[in-house]
Amino acid sequence: MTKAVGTLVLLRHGESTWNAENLFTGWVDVPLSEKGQAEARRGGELLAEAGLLPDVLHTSLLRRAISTANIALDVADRHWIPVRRDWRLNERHYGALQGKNKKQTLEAYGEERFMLWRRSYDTPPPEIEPGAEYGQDGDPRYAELGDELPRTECLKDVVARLLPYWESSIVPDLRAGRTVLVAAHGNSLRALVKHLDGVSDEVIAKLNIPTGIPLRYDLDEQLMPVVPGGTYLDPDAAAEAIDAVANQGR
Ligand SMILES: O=C(O)[C@@H](CO)OP(=O)(O)O
Repeated sequence: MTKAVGTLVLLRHGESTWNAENLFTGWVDVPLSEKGQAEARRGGELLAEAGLLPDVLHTSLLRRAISTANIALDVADRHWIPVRRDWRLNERHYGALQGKNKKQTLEAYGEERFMLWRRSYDTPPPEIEPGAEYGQDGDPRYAELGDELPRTECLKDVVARLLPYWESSIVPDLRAGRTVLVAAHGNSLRALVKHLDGVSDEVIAKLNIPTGIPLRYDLDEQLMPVVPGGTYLDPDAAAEAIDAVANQGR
């Protein structure tokens, strides 16, 4: 018989100001919009209503994920739990597209190239130039990365840089029976879901994660999801929000 380990809860940050402006964001450290803050509060309410109270938090190094977790945990009265943060949970680096408008990019390059850059598994956008306005050169939080600082990433690159953190830091918390909240981003969470559910390279292109709605995964002893795809704490809101993400740029 398989024995359940701790519970994993994935939370994509609430709407950011750049989500609202329809700009490619990636590693640019933009804040939550007011709507995003409200989504984070709702996320916290959903956690509390479900009695799904995190014991530990893992976040990226970006304030939209950090603020979302802080707000949600405050609402759920779990603001005091231990926290670890790591660049490996960051959003996919969007290369030279960072700061560009999605609609204008779609119009300039066409549907096929736009979707290849947004959702193909292994085609990264063009690299960002050294010293570019929306690059991360010289950002102290990435100092230890040195030459490893990404200049662009495809989802395959995100899977490769995320899995070492999953194995070394998140899995031990799950094996200890903890309820683990991972507050991160659309594409870093798509990378994690791909790994957990064994989603193919083709199918992951069509999988989108909504902002601010906790996604619960109960895992068995082999860390396989008991319910494939997990369970959104508000499935109706999730379905609507997933369509909105898929249609960005239009
Ligand atoms: O801009 C980004 O960083 C991401 C997430 O907001 O966008 P997309 O959904 O187009 O990958």
